Amino acid sequence: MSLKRPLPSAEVSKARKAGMMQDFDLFVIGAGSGGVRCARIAAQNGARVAIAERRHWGGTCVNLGCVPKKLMVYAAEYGREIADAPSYGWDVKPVAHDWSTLISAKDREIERLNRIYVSMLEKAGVTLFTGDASFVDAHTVEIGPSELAPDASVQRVRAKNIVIATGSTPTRLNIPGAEHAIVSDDAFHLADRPERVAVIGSGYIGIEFAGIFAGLGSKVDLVFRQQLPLRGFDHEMRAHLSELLPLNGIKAHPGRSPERIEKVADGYRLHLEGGDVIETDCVFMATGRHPNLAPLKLGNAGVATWDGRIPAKPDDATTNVAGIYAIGDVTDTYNLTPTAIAEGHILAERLFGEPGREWSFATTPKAVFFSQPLATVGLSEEEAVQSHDVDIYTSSFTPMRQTLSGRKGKTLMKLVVDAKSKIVLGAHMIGPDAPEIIQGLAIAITAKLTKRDFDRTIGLHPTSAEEFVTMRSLTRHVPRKAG
Ligand SMILES: Cc1cc2nc3c(=O)[nH]c(=O)nc-3n(C[C@H](O)[C@H](O)[C@H](O)COP(=O)(O)OP(=O)(O)OC[C@H]3O[C@@H](n4cnc5c(N)ncnc54)[C@H](O)[C@@H]3O)c2cc1C
Ligand SMILES: NC(=O)c1ccc[n+]([C@@H]2O[C@H](COP(=O)([O-])OP(=O)(O)OC[C@H]3O[C@@H](n4cnc5c(N)ncnc54)[C@H](O)[C@@H]3O)[C@@H](O)[C@H]2O)c1
Repeated sequence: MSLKRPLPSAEVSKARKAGMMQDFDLFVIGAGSGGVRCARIAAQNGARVAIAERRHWGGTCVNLGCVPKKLMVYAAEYGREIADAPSYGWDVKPVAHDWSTLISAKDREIERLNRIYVSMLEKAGVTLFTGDASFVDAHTVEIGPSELAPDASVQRVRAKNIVIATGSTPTRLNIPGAEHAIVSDDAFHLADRPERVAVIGSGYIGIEFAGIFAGLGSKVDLVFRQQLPLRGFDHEMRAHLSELLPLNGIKAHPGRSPERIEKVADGYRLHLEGGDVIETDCVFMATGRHPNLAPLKLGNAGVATWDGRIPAKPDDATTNVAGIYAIGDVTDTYNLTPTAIAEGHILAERLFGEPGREWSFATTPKAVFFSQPLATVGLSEEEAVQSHDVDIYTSSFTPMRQTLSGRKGKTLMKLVVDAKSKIVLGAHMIGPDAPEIIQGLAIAITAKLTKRDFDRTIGLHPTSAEEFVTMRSLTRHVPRKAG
């Protein structure tokens, strides 16, 4: 269906005056990365669109995720640069970090972004509802009071199409004393920086916040169940990251599980299974996220869930109920901002615009913004050998920036190549600027370029990135895994 009409804002305000504001072509629940994009593109294609948000316009990424996290990563980076500056001739007087300055500067920036999101939606002609949305039936949504609008009166709207874009929320471990722990939502608003932090979990959030707190001067313990951090990433990269943890002031406790948290006079004790105890000022649970489903009353609309999520495909978004769609973290598939945005965009164009835009989810690049960041695109070596004979090329070196300062921690780069076709299946890097470099390489991997294409590309000197086009010697050949 294609709805090509002028922007509906004038029409909407006329309808609102007449008290008949109840019908929309599209109603989006949740104004995060996916929901905002979906609503905006649908409205720009002439659909009558409304969106509900209960907590913060712009969603997790803007308010409690990517953006404030990256600002805090920058804050930690400045500390390291100041420490290294004397080796480049700077006479640096003793410096101290002021946590409250960082938090208020970050909050001002987030407020600015909130306003931009609201005005972007309004300019596109989207009707905004502030409150908690839930299903009355498959085409009716009720919006009631919420954290952001505690006094809002209950309203009902009808819509031909409804998109569930309600995101996810941190998962707390069910251990005694769990109420003493913080999760990532809290970490952005702590009154003071804890001197000692014990982080549980070595996924994205655990590693990123371990790097942030250590970089700002906290003593950090990192407790994780496996032998290596970052389950799911390339094994060689995980092993290298593991070596970088102590060099960045982080004490790793691999192969350990938390048992209970005890409050004591000067902080907390994190008891580990097997008997060890970590004394700390703050226990930070970075133990995954789960989709926001509970208040939606999905049963009223008959929407099926599976394992706590709505099983919808990224490039399709359909649920078991016609006219109801799900995008972003609520589907628990990629759980990244650019993929939520792509899912919202595809859906809006399919419903109201020109469908057919192609997006390559399989080559979604990923980055962990650690002190020495890790970034990756395509297949890990372990994934590739399931179906290919592979050639592995690696390069490990001290980045030039660290030569004068003597700062420890090598950069590691890796290409995973299909031995037969020479197509580069995966590119991985740990080291300064890895996310910026891998974003460029994601185009090459998406375009299925070959190792020959990499080899005939002339380097840009002196950079770390040029190593990706000068890896001439094969590190090893790995045959396809039998079976
Ligand atoms: C600490 C942290 C760091 C991250 N860093 C990165 C990063 O660097 N790069 C990256 O790509 N991704 C990152 N992510 C992941 C990224 O933030 C999410 O994948 C992305 O925000 C998902 O978008 P979404 O639209 O699905 O949901 P969200 O952005 O979570 O939006 C959902 C919105 O729905 C609202 N809502 C929920 N229920 C209702 C309801 N019943 N009624 C009305 N409104 C409702 C919520 O309040 C929320 O605003 C990070 C996440 C966290 C927690
Ligand atoms: N840079 C980025 O793109 C970025 C940054 C932050 C978050 N995110 C997104 O947010 C999602 C959530 O991040 P996350 O780090 O919380 O989740 P995650 O799934 O990446 O890591 C969860 C960690 O918690 C551990 N854990 C889970 N249950 C446990 C238990 N019972 N006991 C002990 N440990 C347990 C896991 O072993 C793992 O180490 C990520 O999957 C990612 O998609 C992305």
